Amino acid sequence: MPPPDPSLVRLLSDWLPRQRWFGGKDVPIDELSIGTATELRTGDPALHHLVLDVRQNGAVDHYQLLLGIRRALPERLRPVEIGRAEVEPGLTGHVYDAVHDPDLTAILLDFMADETAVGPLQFRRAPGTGIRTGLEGLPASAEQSNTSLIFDDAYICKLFRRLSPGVNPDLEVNLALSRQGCEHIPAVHGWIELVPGTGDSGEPVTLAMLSEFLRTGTDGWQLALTSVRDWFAQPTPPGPAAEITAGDAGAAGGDFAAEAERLGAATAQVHRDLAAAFGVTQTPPEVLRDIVYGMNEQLDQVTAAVPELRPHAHAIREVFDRVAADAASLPFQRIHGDYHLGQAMRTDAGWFLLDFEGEPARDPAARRALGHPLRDVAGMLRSFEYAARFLLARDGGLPADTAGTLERRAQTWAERNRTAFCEGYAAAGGPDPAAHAALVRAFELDKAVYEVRYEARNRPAWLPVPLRSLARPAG
Ligand SMILES: Nc1ncnc2c1ncn2[C@@H]1O[C@H](COP(=O)(O)OP(=O)(O)O)[C@@H](O)[C@H]1O
Ligand SMILES: O=P(O)(O)O[C@H]1O[C@H](CO)[C@@H](O[C@H]2O[C@H](CO)[C@@H](O)[C@H](O)[C@H]2O)[C@H](O)[C@H]1O
Repeated sequence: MPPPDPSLVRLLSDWLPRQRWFGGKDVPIDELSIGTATELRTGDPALHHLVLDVRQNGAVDHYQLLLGIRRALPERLRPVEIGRAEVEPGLTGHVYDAVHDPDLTAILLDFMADETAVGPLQFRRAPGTGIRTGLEGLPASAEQSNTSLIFDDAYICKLFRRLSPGVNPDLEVNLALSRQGCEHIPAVHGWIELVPGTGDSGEPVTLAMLSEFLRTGTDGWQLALTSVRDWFAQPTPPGPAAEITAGDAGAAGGDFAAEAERLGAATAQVHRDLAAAFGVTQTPPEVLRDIVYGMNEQLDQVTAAVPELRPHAHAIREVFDRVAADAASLPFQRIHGDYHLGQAMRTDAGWFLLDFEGEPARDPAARRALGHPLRDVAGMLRSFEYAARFLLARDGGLPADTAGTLERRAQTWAERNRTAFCEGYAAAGGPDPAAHAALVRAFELDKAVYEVRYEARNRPAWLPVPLRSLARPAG
């Protein structure tokens, strides 16, 4: 690619903060430059891969972009135009976000199938797999922190937008689990990496991962919400109790407990495979004390930022401190790290787990850090609370005449599914959550504090969901 036209850099500086996946929206961009530019296709349309170096608050983040260039832009690509720039001396063209152009995204599959290398970009095919080519790839409609291209319901290619050094944990974990023969992850077919130049230290940086598309899959959050809606819509039975109970739930339409139990079992099997792939370390008690120290630190930060948390802070700290006082040696291993119902898909072949990147806001070392598997269990338990309560908390709550009944129903639904998940997890060989109740409770509260900050920043209308759970810190 010729030296970047300054007008292109200006266009990108204006366009980038408007992208859903751009992580630094709340801070002004001090400087944007093009770190690497690789021409993947010449001609019209042309395809360039760019890594943008974005300086904000003294730190530089790297984002990747597929840039399409056309002399004339078809109507269908107008909405994704970035602008007009001089792409070659004397030649001005339309530049646009090429993930929306199937003529160009098809090239990614071709190159992975052939294991092509172009400049610093290396396209890889996973050992022992084939890749079908000639498929149309368009972005999934889901709002996500990355961009996923779906190729004719055969593959899904996740482009990691913000790049971190080395192999991305999602690829690292999926490849390792595949080698263990894990049945609960989609097959990996290929990936794209950026090989650092001679003189640059470090491993190749993962740019994208190509996986089997789970065409019969529905995400766990949607399934759970459907069940909650059915549960809320049950008629009140006659009789002295005048309320449905957990005992009636098996007969209720859309009961989720059997699915929750199977999800628990799948989670334990994935934990077992993660332990086999990456090993288990018996940590001394100080490690748990350090973790509790981190929980208290997060609690201080979130309490300072979100005043609604203040009335609950003392009781939460007591739960954390009890765990620190009883700290014991524990087995730590690689875990999912950001586990909730939206990270699991139910298919005809059972539950599949997705997105092993860890919490996106954390640094790469923290995302790879070993943890206790019950932290993932606690994440999913929080998710059952969320599914049960989110319909109640929406739109400022419910009319007083139905609020009490639905509150009780929400609680029954959450209890039933949390218990089923834990039973499925323990029966499939995971550490029994019931035998580690204090630790699970502390992990849950820590996650709920994190959620308070997440909701205050991103979805203030949802803030009552985690706050309600924190009103009962002992569980
Ligand atoms: N292999 C797959 N098959 C079908 N859909 C998938 C697959 N992987 C991801 N998805 C869909 O894409 C969504 C986002 O995927 P995820 O890996 O969590 O991306 P992100 O890290 O950007 O949040 C998932 O919630 C799911 O709906
Ligand atoms: O974007 P990620 O999936 O990595 O995770 C972030 O966003 C999640 C919401 O999309 C958020 O999860 C919280 O809301 C879920 C319902 O939307 C609920 O099932 C989870 O239990 C709850 O934590 C997650 O915390 C955040 O990191």
